[in-house]
Parts: sequence; C-alpha cells; structure tokens
Amino acid sequence: MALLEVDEVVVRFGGVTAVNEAAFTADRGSITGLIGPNGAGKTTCFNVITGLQKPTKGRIRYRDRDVTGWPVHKRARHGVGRTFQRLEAFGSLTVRDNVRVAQEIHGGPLAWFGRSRGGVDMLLDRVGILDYADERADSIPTGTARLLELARCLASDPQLLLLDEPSSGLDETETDAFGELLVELAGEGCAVLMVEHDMDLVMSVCNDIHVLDFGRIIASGTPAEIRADADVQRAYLGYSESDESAHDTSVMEVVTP
Ligand SMILES: Nc1ncnc2c1ncn2[C@@H]1O[C@H](COP(=O)(O)OP(=O)(O)OP(=O)(O)O)[C@@H](O)[C@H]1O
Repeated sequence: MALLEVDEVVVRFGGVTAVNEAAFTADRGSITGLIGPNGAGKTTCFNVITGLQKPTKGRIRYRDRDVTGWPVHKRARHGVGRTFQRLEAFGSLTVRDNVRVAQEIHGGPLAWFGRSRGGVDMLLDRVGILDYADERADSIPTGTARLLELARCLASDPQLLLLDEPSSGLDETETDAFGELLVELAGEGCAVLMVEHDMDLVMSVCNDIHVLDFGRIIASGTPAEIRADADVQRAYLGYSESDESAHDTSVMEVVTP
C-alpha cells in the first residue's frame, strides 16, 4: 500500500493551471522522482502534499487517511518532512544548533536524547557535515547548507521525505554520497519523493519516476522506461533526432526552457 497518494490533483492560479489532474504515489522503502521542465508544476505538487497549497480539485491520502484538509503542522507531526529549494536554516545559529532546534521543535524535550534516526551529531555525521558543527550556518558553503537542510529535516524523523532540488550546490562527490544516503533512508522504510534536475542522480537512485509537463503527468515508470519514452525525450530529456548517439543515455542532457 502506498504511503502517499496524490489523487487527481488540480491547482489553478487564476487562469494558470499549475497542476492538471496529477496522480501518483510514493511508497515506503522507495525513492520516487518527480521531474519536468521549469514551471511544470513540481513545487506546486509539493505544496499541495505538505498542505501549503489547497488543491482546486483532488485529494491527498497519507497513511490511508484523507489529509487534504489537514494544515501543514499536522502533516509534519504525522511524519511529512520537506526540504526547500530556498535554504531555510537560521543563519546566526551554528550548524549543530540548527539541527538541535529542528529536533526539539518536532520531538519536544525528549528529542534532546535522540530519536530513532539518531542524535544531533549522529545526524550531522550521517549527512557528512559533522566537521562544520560549530560553524555559523550563514558561513558555510551552499552545498553544505543543503546537507544541513536535510539533517534538519531528518531531525523530525520523517516517514515521507520530500526533497526539492536537494543536490543543487553539491559537487560530484557530495552528490554521490547524497545518493547513497537516500538509498539508505529508503532501505530503512522512508518514502522519498524528490524533485531534481540532476538526471544522473535521478536515474541512478529512483525506483519510479513521474514526469510533469504543463501540470500533467506525461509519463510514469522506471528509469529505463522514462529514458526510452518519446514524449519525455521531447518535453524534457533533450537530444537531437539526427544525433546518432541519441539513445546513449550517458549523453542525455536536461532541457530547462
Ligand atoms: N502562487 C502562484 N501564483 C500564480 N502562479 C503560480 C504560483 N505558483 C506557481 N505558479 C505558476 O504555476 C506554474 C507551476 O509552477 P511551479 O513552481 O510549481 O513549477 P516547477 O515545476 O516547480 O518549476 P521550477 O522547476 O522552475 O521550480 C508556473 O507557471 C508558475 O508560474
């Protein structure tokens, strides 16, 4: 049974249909990719799932309950965690204190003693930024700040982890380590749903991928199925029809209009 079900969700902003009858699921133990060109509706989908945006139509089901009317904090309390494209850490606090605060907010005073995904330093170590624990959050590189964002999110012990462009700002080595961490988290039973433009990362770690274009899901499938899908090639994974190497996935590049 899916942990999360997005059921025929429509979001309209005046005359703009940002999400158009999108339907997909995210399962425990699985990494699901949500990809598509800029403006396709990915962040709006995340906003509907977390409760920031009310859908014009459609439902969100989570852990077998209809949570469409639930506010953001209630979903968060029930295990919906999210990282944002825009970094949200407290700049004047240290990296360690940022995670400590997140853990306390979500877990109450007992969180100080560490929860199932570990104490603060264990979390920092897990995402690979323990060396920065005593630095102010506004003094660390962007890639490190993104990993701090993940540690803050993991501090809430999420069952559903929504990641919005988590690898932007990470170098290649950090991205590889990040991919391994996602696979580990899924292995522990977490459902990971990721919006990401780095196709190497998406194709290597996702179990399932859904492709949005103009708010509609135009394809769903395994990485191999998505790579081979002609509509996806046209809408998002660009290559020249005349290019002999077109079907060599190592040369695929993302078209972000
Ligand atoms: N609050 C809003 N008011 C009006 N239009 C909006 C609003 N939020 C998003 N949109 C529009 O909805 C569409 C989908 O936007 P969204 O940010 O969800 O796309 P996206 O796939 O996340 O894009 P990106 O990859 O650039 O982040 C776009 O046309 C955007 O301009």
